[in-house]
Amino acid sequence: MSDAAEPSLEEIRALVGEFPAADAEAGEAAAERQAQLTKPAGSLGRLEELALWLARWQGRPDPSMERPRVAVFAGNHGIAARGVSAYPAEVTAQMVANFIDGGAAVNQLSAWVGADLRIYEMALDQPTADFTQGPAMADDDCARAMAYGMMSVEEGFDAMALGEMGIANTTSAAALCLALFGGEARDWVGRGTGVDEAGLARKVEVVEAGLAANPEARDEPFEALRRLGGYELAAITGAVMACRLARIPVVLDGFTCTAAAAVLHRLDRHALDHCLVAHRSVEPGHARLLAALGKTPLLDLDMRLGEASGAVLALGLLQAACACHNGMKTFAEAGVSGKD
Ligand SMILES: Cc1cc2ncn([C@H]3O[C@H](COP(=O)(O)O)[C@@H](O)[C@H]3O)c2cc1C
Ligand SMILES: O=C(O)c1cccnc1
Repeated sequence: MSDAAEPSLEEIRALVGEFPAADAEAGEAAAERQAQLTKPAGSLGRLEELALWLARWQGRPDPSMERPRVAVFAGNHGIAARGVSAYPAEVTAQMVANFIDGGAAVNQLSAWVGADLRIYEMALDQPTADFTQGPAMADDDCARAMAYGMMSVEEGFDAMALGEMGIANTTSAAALCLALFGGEARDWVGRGTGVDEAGLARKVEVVEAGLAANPEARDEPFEALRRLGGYELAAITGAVMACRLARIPVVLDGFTCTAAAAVLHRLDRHALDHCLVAHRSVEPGHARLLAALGKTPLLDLDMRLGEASGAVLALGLLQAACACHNGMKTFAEAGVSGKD
């Protein structure tokens, strides 16, 4: 029997079967209010959808975005030694120090939306194993990383923006997507932090070698995560799960973060109904991944940073959606004539 404090991968996987549905009643009440607000029906476009989506997952007709949370998970990757990033592996820990010091993009964006930013550093001095040689993580290490991500989710906030920091993790995300959704390595690989042509070719080779060394990754989504993912990716998968269990709406960031969440979509195609994708990353695999998930991103700003930057921007849009939904007057309240 496993230690109660340390669930096994199987025990974590079983939680997917317990995912609650959204609160349809709260959604209907919100839709009823929205139909009465002083605007032509549908004229706020996706802001209207966002307000209803928040209402359904928060289980209240008047959705709130007063207390947004941002969680950035950081981990190191064995494959960083294979020349797949434009930057050295030590940048992961250096950027974590920068996050704590308030000097990164995600700090400025979080302050701008008034979000509570939390940084979760995951054994940065112990990178995952090089997945071209075998599994990136042992079963219990992957389970522990997922549980760590789950534990980052407490009650007391309105929505969760997720992101990552980990040099070489766009290669890990590409390998994960190849295992989950098929195709060719080159379909999922991009320039990440800005590798040149030779770097791009190395990324394709590393992804192909990763799948060759881990054929079992294609058999089961959690195996794909364990064999080709990383600690910060497993933590994101866990955080997405815990948010679903608590019915907390989630905003996913770019390619890497979406890839970590996609593991759950392969287990249950409704598993990410409580998630929206903030933006379309420049990383070319992201558009393909979004198509596979059936998700339309909110923004397309040519961003390719990671560290939850796009997700935090989208929190601002959720706040705007709530402000309109809760603050606007109805036609009756404002004395505005309705449709002829
Ligand atoms: C200074 C700096 C800040 C970052 N913030 C996020 N990333 C992003 O880049 C990394 C992934 O790209 P690749 O796979 O090419 O290494 C991740 O750490 C990601 O979050 C950064 C990268 C750098 C260099
Ligand atoms: O889209 C992403 O997640 C991304 C792209 C480049 C570098 N880091 C992350």
